[in-house]
Amino acid sequence: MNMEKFQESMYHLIVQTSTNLPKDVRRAIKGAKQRENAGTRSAMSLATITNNIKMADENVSPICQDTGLPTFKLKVPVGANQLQMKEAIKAAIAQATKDGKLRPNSVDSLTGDNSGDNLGLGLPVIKFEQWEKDFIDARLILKGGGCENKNIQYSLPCELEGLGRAGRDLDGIRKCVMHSVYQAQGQGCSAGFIGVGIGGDRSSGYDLAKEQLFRSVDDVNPNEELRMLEEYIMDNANELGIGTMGFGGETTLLGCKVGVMNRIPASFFVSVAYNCWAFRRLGVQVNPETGEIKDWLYQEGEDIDFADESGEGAAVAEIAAAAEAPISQEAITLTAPITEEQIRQLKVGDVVKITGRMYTGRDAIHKYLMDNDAPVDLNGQVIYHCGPVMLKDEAGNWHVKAAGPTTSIREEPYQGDIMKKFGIRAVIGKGGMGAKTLAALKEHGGVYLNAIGGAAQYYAECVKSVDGVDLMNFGIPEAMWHLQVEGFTAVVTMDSHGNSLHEDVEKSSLEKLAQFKEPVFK
Ligand SMILES: O=C(O)C[C@H](O)C(=O)O
Ligand code: SF4
Repeated sequence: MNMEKFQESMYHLIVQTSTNLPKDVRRAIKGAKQRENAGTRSAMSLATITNNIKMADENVSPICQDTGLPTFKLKVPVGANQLQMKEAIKAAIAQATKDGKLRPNSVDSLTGDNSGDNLGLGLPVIKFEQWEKDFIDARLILKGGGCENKNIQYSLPCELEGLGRAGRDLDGIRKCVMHSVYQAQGQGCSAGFIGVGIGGDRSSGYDLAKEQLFRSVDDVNPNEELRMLEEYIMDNANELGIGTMGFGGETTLLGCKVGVMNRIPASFFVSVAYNCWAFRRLGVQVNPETGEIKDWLYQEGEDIDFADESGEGAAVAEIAAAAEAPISQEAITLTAPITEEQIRQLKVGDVVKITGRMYTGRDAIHKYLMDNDAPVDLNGQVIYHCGPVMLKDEAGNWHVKAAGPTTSIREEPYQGDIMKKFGIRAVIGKGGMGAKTLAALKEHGGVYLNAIGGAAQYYAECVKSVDGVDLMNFGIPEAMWHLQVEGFTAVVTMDSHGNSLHEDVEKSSLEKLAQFKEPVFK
């Protein structure tokens, strides 16, 4: 095989997967948008999401800044050289990283060092299978960390919150799958897609679940029982009312695919792989002689570019509508340093627009700030839970290529203490935070702002300049970037008066979950 061409083909596959959402996924998102009532927070989020998908197309830039853990699945004719293909894929990954199409995401688990090129022990994941056909089928999924953290595995029988006993039968499986959607809340950037694996052991069960994510969103399960289960879940999971980003709403789930394998008598696992709306998986058929792409997978049907429905103006107008404010009413502008009085005036549902300075800070920074001084004065400042994709130009200046929020709940052990210690007034992230942070917001006078997860192009455009960076030793995603932003829009979802939209949605969705307690499949 022409390995140079094959490498080029793999590079195309990587770039397209990161920047161009497949058509089957677009159709599902379009459907969700049509179901959502205008003026709701979910409709607003979906407008931002579709706008972001369009921007990623146009900019050929990552849909979401978390370009995930690249996982390749290849089916190859007998005799194709897998060792050479592996090397070509690695080279293509390194090149795509250098070009800003992938975030450097490969971190040494012991030292925390970022390899900078997405290579390293065990990464990328590449799985080969041989087959009798005369072409190569190469598929790639870029599954981000926030949704990966919401995967869940059940060992039957078990007791489930809201649903009671889940036994070793189809109805027990049904309960586990319903529960998996509930427990994810908005944190995996709902509305999501789930792959379910029934049976196997802990590792093959998860593999089977992830395998389901390679099925087309609109296929029909050939197994009648599983088809019924998939249909049931799609019909009922949306009743949970978690909605886009956990803001409440009509669509919580965009796809559900279930696979089954045998198990051993003592084990009965139900494994669920949760994927965010930014469901980045594509595939190509490659000619094994020339190494060239013959065809793209998942791309049947009409183009859906959302061009007719989203523009920046539309999304912002809908944000205002979502907050039940008259469209003409301006969102509240915040510029750091922010005073306690300004914060105390904000309440859940308010829309704010930030202009001026904000600092990124995520996992490594929060841990660091617990025991160290901050590299900058954070009094009255805004912290953005974000690990951006950054590129340096020839003059040595940094540019933001993608910059959406990360899941805030990981900072729950630190957030309140850090806000008080440094006088931070606002944190921006997604998915919400817990009781400890809520109490600290009240005591100290702070606010939690929810940005739209995955909308990395939309937010990158709000960043007007990168004015500096600290703690680069933590690597690009984890460093503290000094950003100058304009019109950065987010919704207050936790205020300084003890109110939390996340707490409310969690409570109401648990009540709704309990309505699915009675047996359905006998
Ligand atoms: O790492 C990130 O940037 C985000 C992550 O995928 C998340 O959803 O929290
Ligand atoms: S930020 Fe959201 S959209 Fe992006 S990878 Fe994480 S879960 Fe997916």
